[in-house]
Amino acid sequence: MVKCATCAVKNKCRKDLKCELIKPKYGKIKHVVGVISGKGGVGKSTVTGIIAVQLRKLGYKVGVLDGDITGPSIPRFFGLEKERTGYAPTEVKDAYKFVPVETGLGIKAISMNFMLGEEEEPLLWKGPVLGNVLVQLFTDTDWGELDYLLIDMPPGTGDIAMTIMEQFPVDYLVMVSTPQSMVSMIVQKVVNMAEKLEIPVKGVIQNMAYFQCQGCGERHNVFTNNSAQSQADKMGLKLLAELPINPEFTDYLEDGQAERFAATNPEYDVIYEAFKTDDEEIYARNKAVKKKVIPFL
Ligand SMILES: Nc1ncnc2c1ncn2[C@@H]1O[C@H](COP(=O)(O)OP(=O)(O)OP(=O)(O)O)[C@@H](O)[C@H]1O
Repeated sequence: MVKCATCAVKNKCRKDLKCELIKPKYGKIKHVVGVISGKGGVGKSTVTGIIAVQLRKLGYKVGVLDGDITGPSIPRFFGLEKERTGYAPTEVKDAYKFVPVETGLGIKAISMNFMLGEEEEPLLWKGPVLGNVLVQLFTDTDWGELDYLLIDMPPGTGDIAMTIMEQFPVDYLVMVSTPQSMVSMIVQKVVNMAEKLEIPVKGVIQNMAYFQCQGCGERHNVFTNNSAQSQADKMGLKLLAELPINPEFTDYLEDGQAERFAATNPEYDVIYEAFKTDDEEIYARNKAVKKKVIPFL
């Protein structure tokens, strides 16, 4: 179905152009999953990394596209901040493809920070340019064969999130939140946006939902005494997992060992369980909807 109602260029519609979602030029991707939050700092990039690790543990071939172009965190999660993207020739003269950086577990990652001289260098680009760059990172990377490509999306409902939701072949979104009604309200905006753009939402992961005391062993809520389940119910989303706030995680992250920590810490088995069964229902629905949009102009 052509999403003309929400198309950014509907007034300049060019009937001669075929409306369709973008595709990777090099390689095959079975499923594209967007990981998104409404608000910044709730742990979306961290959760993207943890999902990637758990999908890898399930035996899938996994890639991660760091879609948070101006605030990329994926290289740090995987301890790859010193790595740089390679370039390989293509069949077309003078055209090159990006070679993703591989993590310890063999996850293929691509991020704008792999292309900068220094990781602190800011990108002084505006929305449309950022959107084009993101499209190019997706289409021009040599992904090989992937079962899942996770996109770490920028927070909120701005330009880049719109570009991803309208033009990328996203199978479904995973919401990341913290159990606070202030955050849930903003996440709800993203849920409503997804609904308008006809993208299914698999459910919500409540990050930093509790703290497990190492002294008494008890689990304490961090933000609220309302359960993560009741917050998820309010948003009308399936609760996929609750994750603890864990200071040890930050230590591992700062040592470049977050991937290993996420792979070996039983706290993250809940994510493994949540992604164990494939989302046949969602994929079947997407096939039926046959999404199409105006290509990026
Ligand atoms: N469950 C957790 N336990 C401990 N620290 C965490 C947890 N989740 C996230 N953090 C830390 O919180 C900080 C913010 O996390 P992260 O970068 O994943 O957030 P984000 O939602 O992607 O932020 P933004 O969208 O604003 O870039 C990071 O330093 C991360 O290490």
